Amino acid sequence: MSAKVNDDLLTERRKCEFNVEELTNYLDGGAQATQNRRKLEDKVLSTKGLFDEVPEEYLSHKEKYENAVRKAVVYYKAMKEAEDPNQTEQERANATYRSLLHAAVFKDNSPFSLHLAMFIPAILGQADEEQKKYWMKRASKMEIIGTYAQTELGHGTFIRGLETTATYDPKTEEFVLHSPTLTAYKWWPGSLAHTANYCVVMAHLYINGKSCGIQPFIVQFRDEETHQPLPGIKLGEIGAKLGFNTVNNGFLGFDQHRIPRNRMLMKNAQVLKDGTFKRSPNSKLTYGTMVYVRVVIVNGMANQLARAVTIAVRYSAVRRQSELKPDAGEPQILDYVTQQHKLFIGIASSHAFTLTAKWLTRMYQKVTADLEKGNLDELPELHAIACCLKAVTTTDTSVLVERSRTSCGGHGYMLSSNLPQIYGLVTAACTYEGENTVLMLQTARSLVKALEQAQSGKRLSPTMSYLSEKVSSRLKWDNSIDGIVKGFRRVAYGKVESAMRSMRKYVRSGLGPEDAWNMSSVQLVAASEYTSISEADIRQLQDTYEDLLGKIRPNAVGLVDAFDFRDQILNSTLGAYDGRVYERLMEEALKSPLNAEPVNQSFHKYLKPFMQGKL
Ligand SMILES: CCCCCCCCCCCCCCCCCCCCC/C=C/C(=O)SCCNC(=O)CCNC(=O)[C@H](O)C(C)(C)COP(=O)(O)OP(=O)(O)OC[C@H]1O[C@@H](n2cnc3c(N)ncnc32)[C@H](O)[C@@H]1OP(=O)(O)O
Ligand SMILES: Cc1cc2nc3c(=O)[nH]c(=O)nc-3n(C[C@H](O)[C@H](O)[C@H](O)COP(=O)(O)OP(=O)(O)OC[C@H]3O[C@@H](n4cnc5c(N)ncnc54)[C@H](O)[C@@H]3O)c2cc1C
Repeated sequence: MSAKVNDDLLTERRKCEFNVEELTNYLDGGAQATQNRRKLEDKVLSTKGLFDEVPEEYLSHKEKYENAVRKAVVYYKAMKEAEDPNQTEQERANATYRSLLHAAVFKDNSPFSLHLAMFIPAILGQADEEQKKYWMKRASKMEIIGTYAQTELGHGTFIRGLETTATYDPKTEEFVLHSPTLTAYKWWPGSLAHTANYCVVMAHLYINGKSCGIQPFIVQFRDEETHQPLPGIKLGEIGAKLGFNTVNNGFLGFDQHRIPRNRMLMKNAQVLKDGTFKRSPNSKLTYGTMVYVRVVIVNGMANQLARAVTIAVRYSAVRRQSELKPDAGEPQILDYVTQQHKLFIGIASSHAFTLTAKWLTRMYQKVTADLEKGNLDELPELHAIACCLKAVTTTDTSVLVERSRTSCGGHGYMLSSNLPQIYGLVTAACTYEGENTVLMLQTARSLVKALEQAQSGKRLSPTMSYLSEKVSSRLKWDNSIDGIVKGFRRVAYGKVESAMRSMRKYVRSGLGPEDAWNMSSVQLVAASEYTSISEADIRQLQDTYEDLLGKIRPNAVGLVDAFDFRDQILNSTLGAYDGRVYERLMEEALKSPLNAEPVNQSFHKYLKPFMQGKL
């Protein structure tokens, strides 16, 4: 018999003014997609051995990792077995696009995530046809487990500064990989420490003493039978982190490690047997895997934010606290407008990021198809947009997930709420795949170039077209959606123009272009990430906004129910569908090993002698 649903949640669900299932179907891409997703989740989550007897918070660092590997094997097999052979690739992608299935199994991410998220995409994007055929067969069947090893102890952002060398030896037709310094050690790659046995290494290629830039190499670093590190390879784990503690991030050093010539991934640039180097049509094609993951991250943020606001909104409907009016009893905290302000932006932002992710994915697919035909025209714009959207969605999601946590008071600080772990997952994305400030400056670089082109009368791409709108500075906007968008475009234009004016002022004062850029970089980041609007309109918009909060209030629980996260995926004492928050908090507390006995051994060993003055 299922547990009784909290009365307040029942009331909330009765109050909802729209059809929740319809919104779920819309988010999934149709009723069939919802059915497929639910069927997949039912199948996988009914697999034995997927869940923890002891909450992993109570395991040691080493036990957490070993337990995660155990679950990763079970999970991967269950996902493979659950695949519906009659489904198209697209239907399969839709079924997983919105599903956070892995989150039901891994609170702190999987030791296999880099294999799926970067090693396979790197092969698909960087290997030539023959290499792709061979390595995809092995990687997709999990005969090998890989990662993506680019960042080094001394360099993460500045790829051209990477120190790992790959020196071509034409006599043996091999590359010699070497880490000349400690700072050249690969440092951070997920799964690298003890899980993976192959990786795509980004290294500085030298032929006959000449630099040929950063190139991708597929490198085996552990024996496939014994899993022992190969000769010339130094390996280890980088230690405990804020989150991602079951991802097994590691370090790897090369000592004159030799690999055959065909291990350089040669889709874009090639090295012939005699050492002839055939340059890539664009050296930045080597950075293609990162562009792909930045696109994936935008959708990932939408889903993680939806998960956090689901937990916080349901909890806010159940939690009653304080007094809004004398003698009226304690209200649901969701009735406080400040609580609505904290949470409803998160609901809206998740939907906005989902729609943005769909748009960006379509743009990525189009540009990638063009690249296959040798058309690189739209690659710079894709790079600029992917940088901006990855940076903005990860920054906003981190802020909104943290706000969801703090809106739940002390219980939001409990690991059993799962909000701290979700924060740990999303805030990492502000750093990985390109640190956000650096990416915003990449976008700013494109905006400044576009404004210069607009000022010289050139046509701009659709996403940059606002820089060529001759809009009067006295633009009056109303509070219609169109008016607000016009306002934002006007201010965004002003931000770019102001940053550019600032740079020109520094150059006129005698600074070089690089110093002028650096001095203007705060404005440049602002031009890429946000816009603000003038005082007079704030008041009007504020009234509209507060009115909107009231309209959303009766539908808040319905809106988060529509994300359709089952309890195992929320993995939260505060966010379960039935709202039995207090019972669940107590159930989880009793799982603490400290509750196994009323008096802990430290009393007899330390406390008692201490309190009796004997220590
Ligand atoms: C599948 C299961 C997964 C489960 C995961 C669950 C986790 C839950 C988390 C929440 C959900 C998220 C879901 C996502 C899933 C993925 C998980 C991944 C886990 C983490 C993995 C992390 C991996 C990494 O971090 S890999 C390393 C990333 N590193 C970087 O990004 C480095 C950043 N630096 C750079 O990109 C470059 O150094 C740059 C661009 C800053 C400068 O490059 P440069 O060579 O020095 O160029 P420059 O001289 O400045 O000239 C710029 C010039 O070049 C053009 N350009 C630059 N880059 C590109 C590009 N990529 N493409 C095209 N063009 C490019 C630029 O436009 C300029 O052109 P011009 O102005 O014309 O000169
Ligand atoms: C959880 C996690 C997982 C990761 N997984 C992987 C992985 O699997 N594979 C991999 O290769 N890497 C991985 N990374 C590494 C990640 O890609 C790097 O941390 C990231 O690229 C930032 O580089 P960095 O750490 O060297 O920071 P730095 O580049 O040293 O940045 C430090 C500070 O300097 C500033 N800065 C740097 N350059 C500039 C500039 N040009 N202009 C203005 N400011 C600048 C930055 O804004 C930042 O504030 C992971 C990182 C994390 C946190």
